[in-house]
Amino acid sequence: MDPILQQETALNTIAALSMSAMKADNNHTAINKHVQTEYIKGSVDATDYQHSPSAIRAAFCNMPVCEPIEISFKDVSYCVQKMFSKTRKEILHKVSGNFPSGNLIAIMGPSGAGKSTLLNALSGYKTRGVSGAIYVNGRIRDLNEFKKSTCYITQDDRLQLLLTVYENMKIAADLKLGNNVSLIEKNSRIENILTALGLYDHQFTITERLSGGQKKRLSVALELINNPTVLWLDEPTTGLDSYSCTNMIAYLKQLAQQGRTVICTIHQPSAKLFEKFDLVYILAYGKCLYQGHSSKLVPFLQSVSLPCPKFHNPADYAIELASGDYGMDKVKTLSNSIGNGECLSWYENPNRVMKLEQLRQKIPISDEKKKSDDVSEFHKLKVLLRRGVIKTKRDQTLTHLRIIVNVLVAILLGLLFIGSGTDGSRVLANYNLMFAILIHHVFAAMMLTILTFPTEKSIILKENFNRWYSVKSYYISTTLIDLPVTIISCLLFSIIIYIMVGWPLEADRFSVFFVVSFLIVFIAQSIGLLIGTVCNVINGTFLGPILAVPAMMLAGFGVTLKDLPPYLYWGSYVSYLRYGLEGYVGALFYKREQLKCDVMYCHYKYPEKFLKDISMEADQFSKDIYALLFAIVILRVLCYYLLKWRIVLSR
Ligand SMILES: Nc1ncnc2c1ncn2[C@@H]1O[C@H](COP(=O)(O)OP(=O)(O)OP(=O)(O)O)[C@@H](O)[C@H]1O
Repeated sequence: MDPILQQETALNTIAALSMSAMKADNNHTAINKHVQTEYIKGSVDATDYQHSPSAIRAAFCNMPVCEPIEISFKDVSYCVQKMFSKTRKEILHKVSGNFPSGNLIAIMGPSGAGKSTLLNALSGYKTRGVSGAIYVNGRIRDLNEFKKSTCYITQDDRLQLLLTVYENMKIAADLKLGNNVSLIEKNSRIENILTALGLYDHQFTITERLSGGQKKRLSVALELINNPTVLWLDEPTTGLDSYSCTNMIAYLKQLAQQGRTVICTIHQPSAKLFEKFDLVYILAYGKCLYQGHSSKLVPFLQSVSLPCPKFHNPADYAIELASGDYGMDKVKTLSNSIGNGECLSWYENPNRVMKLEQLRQKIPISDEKKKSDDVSEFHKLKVLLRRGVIKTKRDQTLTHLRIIVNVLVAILLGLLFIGSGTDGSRVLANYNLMFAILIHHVFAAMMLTILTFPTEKSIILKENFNRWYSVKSYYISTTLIDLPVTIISCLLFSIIIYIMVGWPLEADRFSVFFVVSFLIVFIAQSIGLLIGTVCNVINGTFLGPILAVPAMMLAGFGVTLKDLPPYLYWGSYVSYLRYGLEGYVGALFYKREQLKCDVMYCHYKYPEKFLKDISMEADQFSKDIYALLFAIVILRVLCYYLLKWRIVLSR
């Protein structure tokens, strides 16, 4: 027989044997056999083979036992304001339900059914527009308190891509656990979690280079570090192959079996995945169509005279019914039969589902509120600065490219204007150069921020919701962390251009030139941050340059200050570029001696005459610097409040 064919037959035999073993064995053994099969087939990375349920169990055995949290909700609705209309759209229609602790719960339904909306409403990720009652252990949810025990894992992986897996875990541990937990304990938790989730052998891999499934696992791993009791996961299996999906659900199941409440949205699970869920909550058109154990879905459908066809995946059939494939009347029948989530008869043990009063009695308030948030914001700031330093060192765009671009542009401009700094016939050319420098500083700094900040913003939304840090700590760290690179790139630019153009080698003049350049860069970054906070990348890329144009025109370039129409003169005081240009002119032309003139006539041989012609008071540079500093303070404070407002608005 052909050796390749022979090998394939052997592998198929092993696969077939393992598949039959899976049917016979219990769930855990089945998963292990399945993993073995995949491993033999070679479709799995050898290092991934180690995630067995026992590894998952071991990972959390040394963590404090979770306080069980049961979530119930009644008549929950979610409304949004329609765009360009005063009417509101109801997305969830008074749904009820009960999510007991120690269960792996799937919120299922066709696309647009409202799964993510329900997950967001129950987790507190969205609060505006949510109505109805949400209970935690029988008491009305106190969101701040509740968030201490929960974590939310978004559908898209919002990770720090420039950090290694271990660095990401260490930063998460330092932010969430602070100094209350020893380094040994933190490292032990990290090691256990990474081993359990099959990431141990990838711990020194840069996150950017991980596969989709590994990134998803890392998203989960980061949130497990402080041992949350409730996990909310928005589509944790989307984009994963069947092997990774099985693994992901197996991890989640193990986490649930240790007493956690694990709730995830899922599109259309395979029959094998579907049976792993302890509780299934099916939604369609914002209404509940089924709530109960996965094994009881078929009897439920039978009971409402909608029997699942033989050899049909019940999950698929339920989704087909929910999508309205068999008629909208069926959707209504299902929703009415389950009381829009009020009926608990299809739970595995309906009698064990506790009433709100029973829950309140079982879990007293004092026990419930024992998790305290005692990591100081100062400590978090230090950790964020550490993270910022690592990122800055590795960031090819914000650090390396920025410095290189500054050096190259300085050389290019220097070559264009070489030796013109002392030439009486090239004073106007010097003025143009100053303007070119300003434009370079503004666009380079502003556009980089506009293009990169929106991605960072989505990470902040997740990390801030999961209580990693406050907006204030993040904001201070991001402001401080950028300073060294800004100073280095600006200093290199200033030195190169100053020497090449041949401006007077006097410390005072160079210092003012550099300080003005630095302040302009800082202002441009702040404007970029402001635009990036409010807009997405497309709108920001459009708005940024457009908003810079009036500032240029009102700075006294093109139209000199004395030619500005009186009704627009106020604009020159608002334009930060005016202060920049005035600062440059002052630094480079104020009290200069007569310039050399190698041609017959040099109109601006005496720089004072030039200053008079452009109506600039060149002895004002201290005022210019104060004006620029004032603009920075205003913009930075505004940015901070806008960022806070944006976060509140997104909830
Ligand atoms: N802010 C909003 N404004 C208008 N409509 C919205 C808004 N948010 C959600 N919707 C609508 O609500 C419905 C439910 O959205 P949701 O994202 O919860 O669906 P889903 O079941 O998670 O879908 P998918 O599986 O495709 O992610 C969709 O029709 C969506 O268009």
